[in-house]
Amino acid sequence: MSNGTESEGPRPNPSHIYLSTRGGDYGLSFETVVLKGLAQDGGLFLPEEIPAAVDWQSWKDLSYAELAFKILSLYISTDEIPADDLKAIIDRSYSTFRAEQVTPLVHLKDNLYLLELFHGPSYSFKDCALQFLGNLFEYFLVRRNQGKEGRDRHHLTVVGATSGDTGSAAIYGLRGKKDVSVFILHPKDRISPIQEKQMTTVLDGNVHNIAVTGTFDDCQDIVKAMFADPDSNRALKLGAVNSINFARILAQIVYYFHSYFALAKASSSFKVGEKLRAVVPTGNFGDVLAGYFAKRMGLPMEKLVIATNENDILDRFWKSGKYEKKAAKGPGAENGLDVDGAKAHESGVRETLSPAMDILVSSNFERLLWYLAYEFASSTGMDDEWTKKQAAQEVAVWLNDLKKKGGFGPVYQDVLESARRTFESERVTDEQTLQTVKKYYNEVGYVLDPHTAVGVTAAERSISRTGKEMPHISLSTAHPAKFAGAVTTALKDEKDFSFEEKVLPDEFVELAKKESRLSEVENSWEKVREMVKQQVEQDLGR
Ligand SMILES: Cc1ncc(COP(=O)(O)O)c(C=O)c1O
Ligand SMILES: N[C@@H](CCOP(=O)(O)O)C(=O)O
Repeated sequence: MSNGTESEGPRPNPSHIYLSTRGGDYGLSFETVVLKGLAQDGGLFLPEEIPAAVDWQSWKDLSYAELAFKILSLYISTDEIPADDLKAIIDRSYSTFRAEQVTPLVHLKDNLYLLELFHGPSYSFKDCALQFLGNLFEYFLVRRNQGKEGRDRHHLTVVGATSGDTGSAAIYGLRGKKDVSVFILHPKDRISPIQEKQMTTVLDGNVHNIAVTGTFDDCQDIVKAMFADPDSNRALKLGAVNSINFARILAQIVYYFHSYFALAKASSSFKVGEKLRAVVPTGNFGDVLAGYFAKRMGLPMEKLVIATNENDILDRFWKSGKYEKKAAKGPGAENGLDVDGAKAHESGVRETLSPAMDILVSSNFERLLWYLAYEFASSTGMDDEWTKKQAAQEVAVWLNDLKKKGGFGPVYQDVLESARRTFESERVTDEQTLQTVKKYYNEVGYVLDPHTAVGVTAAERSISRTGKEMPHISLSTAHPAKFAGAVTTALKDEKDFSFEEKVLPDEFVELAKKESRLSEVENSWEKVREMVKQQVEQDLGR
């Protein structure tokens, strides 16, 4: 393949080089992929081949950082990052976590376990990847800028969209870093008060928060429009912190392996080599996609269960094979309410009690579509080069239909069946979320955050299908203190419950007293671009 190929000479390891899902790039280096974030053709980057974790069973006693090194080394050539440097980046990234195990596994009941991913600086699962990505950016920039001064230095302009959690994790990963300006767009008044405080009280000169009058999808569209604009890219050297950046997915693969081994240690009935199910509260499809990579690498996962809230585009895909932004309208729709009475934004996004998952279009789904299209095309028996091009063409058509017609599908039956072989999906309402928070508080004394409760509800349904013998690991994606409103609504009638005493970390109490800085802008990518350009000029002059 020639298009955009960087390498010359003998073909490198195909797991160390990257392509775009829409066919515009092949053979890119890991550094290019990390610094560019999104491909020029609008596609997402993927390794040309998913590596097999051949000796994964021998990793069972490794620490989190050692395991991360084993896994990341399979995707990054030592020509790009020498082993000692990669180890140092990893050690730095996980030394900021409050838990010794980094992502501890907690037994909830029977064969149901919770993977706590919220022990990093910003109290959500995003820290597991964004501490690493922040250090990775720094590593590449120091190397690129050696001996350079002033405007000759590569100054990275990170522009990210958040529904509340990516923003604070990215800011904590990048605050004060040299040669980086960070702009985080969030939907105005649609994130929790703590999430807003976490982001806006970071007053480092290189950090800029922008509230957009719109939804998370609008923020994500603005980010993608800026990446697609060659002038912005050239002038600003844009960088991505959202899970469109493949480094995010890569770092998230690690905890699937880590929790698998933790389960083998915690449960006398589960042995390394046996199968389990992972259940993942899902919005942008990044976290569950990391699970898909772990499975493809060889980790024995029987199924991955996607848990959506009432923003259920993914659940509808798994049920019907159609990927459509708008669900069928119901009787309440004309009053500003949606089919079953929930509040719907005019764009079709519902406001739910798990707001970080109030996402209509899941960007990483495109990556799975590429694999599904690749598998379908490979049944023709043609060579790998043709098959990859065919997959990219199919993805481009689907994504074009999504943009122009608001959806695509039904996809071919073989494609849907292939998706169903690996994944199951569940849709969880707000009412069910509240019931689950209440139930686990009463039965086992554990306070779930609403996103985690969406996952646990889906896990219970999955267990009712598989039977209790199948171990389930349900991912806990945020600390409950980030979502005081939902947790308090669920537990307000419980006699011994006090949010302040049982949930709230001291750190969050302090946040409320701190000074904030925030700009506002209307939903227009050109306006955001102008704001970013002006601010970067100021950052560069500092
Ligand atoms: C707390 C929480 N849970 C779940 C999700 C969904 O994860 P993903 O977007 O990777 O599907 C998000 C955000 O995306 C989140 O912030
Ligand atoms: N829930 C996320 C939305 C952005 O997702 P990302 O994983 O693509 O960064 C958030 O909290 O911001």
